[in-house]
Order: sequence, then structure tokens, then C-alpha cells
Amino acid sequence: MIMALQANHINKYFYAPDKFQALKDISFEVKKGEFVSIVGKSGCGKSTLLYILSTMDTAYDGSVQLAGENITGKKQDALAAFRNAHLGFVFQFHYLLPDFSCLKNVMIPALRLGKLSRAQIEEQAYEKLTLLGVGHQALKTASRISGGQQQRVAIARALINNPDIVMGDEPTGNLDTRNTAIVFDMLQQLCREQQKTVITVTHDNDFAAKSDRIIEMSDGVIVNQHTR
Ligand SMILES: Nc1ncnc2c1ncn2[C@@H]1O[C@H](COP(=O)(O)OP(=O)(O)OP(=O)(O)O)[C@@H](O)[C@H]1O
Repeated sequence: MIMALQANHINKYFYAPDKFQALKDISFEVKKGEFVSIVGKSGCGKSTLLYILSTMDTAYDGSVQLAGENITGKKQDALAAFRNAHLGFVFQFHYLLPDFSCLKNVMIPALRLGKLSRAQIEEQAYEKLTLLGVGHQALKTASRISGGQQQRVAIARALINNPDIVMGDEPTGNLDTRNTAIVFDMLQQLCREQQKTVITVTHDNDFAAKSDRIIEMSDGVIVNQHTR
């Protein structure tokens, strides 16, 4: 079985204002193609864990393997290259560039990666936007479409470099029920049809209940896991 993620004995401390252990010996695996939701009360350590898994935080004990590579101990520029090649991110707040078109917003990570021609990137950006039902908004300025549509553009942007793993921090936190369903279905389709892996933190119990597995945290430990 191919693993998308292996987290081994992760411990994380913060030292200010007082020494505090935010993650306590966290170990778990995620299979390629799996859709995992990490849940738990505010302050239990979900975001802290996601920062580590997504390579953004490197100050922890233990090790993380992503897409078959050990990312622990890699230098910052190697991590940046790894992220560009393998990871997509979706946040609660979309961080689109408001004055750029939706199309341009989606194209930027691929232009930065520099693997394809501009024409190829444009074609793929249209394809992703269409997949998310916002193809017709491609040429609109990002600030001029609705919040739900902006979030879908942000997901298209997260997918433009064809990542193996999509990580989300409250990806539907700001969305109404209809847009939440659209985003969920889209992420699920990516797992089912393209064997992408989705690992997301969420407060939305309905969203979590529909995913393949729920990992429940409390006070820095995994207390429960349910597979659907
Ligand atoms: N930079 C930091 N310095 C000190 N303590 C921190 C820092 N970041 C987080 N913490 C603490 O670590 C614990 C876990 O925080 P974390 O943000 O991971 O929780 P969470 O489960 O994501 O919460 P929420 O659902 O509210 O986002 C909390 O007690 C928090 O106060």
C-alpha cells in the first residue's frame, strides 16, 4: 500500500510565554487517495500539527514522510521545491490577489514553477477553474466575485501544479452550505478519481463525517479515529 504521509512520534513545544507541549507523540499514516479530516476543540493542536505536516514549521521532534520523501531536516530551499512539486494548500481565507483576474491568480504558482509554457499554463488554469464551476469567471477581477466563488478559485490555484497532497486549514470555514458541498465534492472527486490525498483541519462536523477518516485530537494527542 502506498502511503502519502507518515508522521512518526511528533513532539512540539512552545517556549513562550511558558514552556508548553502542544503535540505529544503524534504518530499516524495516511494512504494515497485517502481523504482525512482532523478535528478537535479549539487549542487542541490541529493547526500546529498541520503546519508541521505541510513543511511550514520545521522546529519539532520526530519525523514526517510525505509522498515517499523524508521531509524532516531538509533545508528551506529544498522544502520550498518539495512544496511546489507535491503540495497544494487551501486556507479558510483564500489570499487571492484581489486586483488580478481569477485566471492570473490560478496561473501564478505554475508560472513560478516554470515547467510549462504560458499557453499550457493558461489552458490548465481554465481547466481547473471549469472543474470547480467557475470557468466563466476566469477573466473577472478576483475581488469582484462572491466569497464562495473566490474559495473555489483558490482551490483551482492549489491544484494548478497537480499536487499529490492537498492540505486544508478550515477550507470551508467561510462558506455557506451550498459552497461547502461543492468544495467537499470536488476534494472527494480528486481522491477517488485521481488518487490525490486530502488532509484537512476542520470544525465542520458534517464535512468531517463525510470524509474517509476522522482523526480526533485533544490536548495535543490523537484520542480517536473513525474510518467511514
Ligand atoms: N506560536 C505559539 N506560541 C505559543 N503557543 C502557541 C503558539 N501557537 C499555538 N500555541 C498553543 O498551542 C496550542 C495548540 O494551538 P493550535 O493553534 O494548534 O490549536 P487548534 O486546535 O488549531 O485551535 P483552533 O481550532 O482554535 O485553530 C494552543 O494552546 C495554543 O495556545
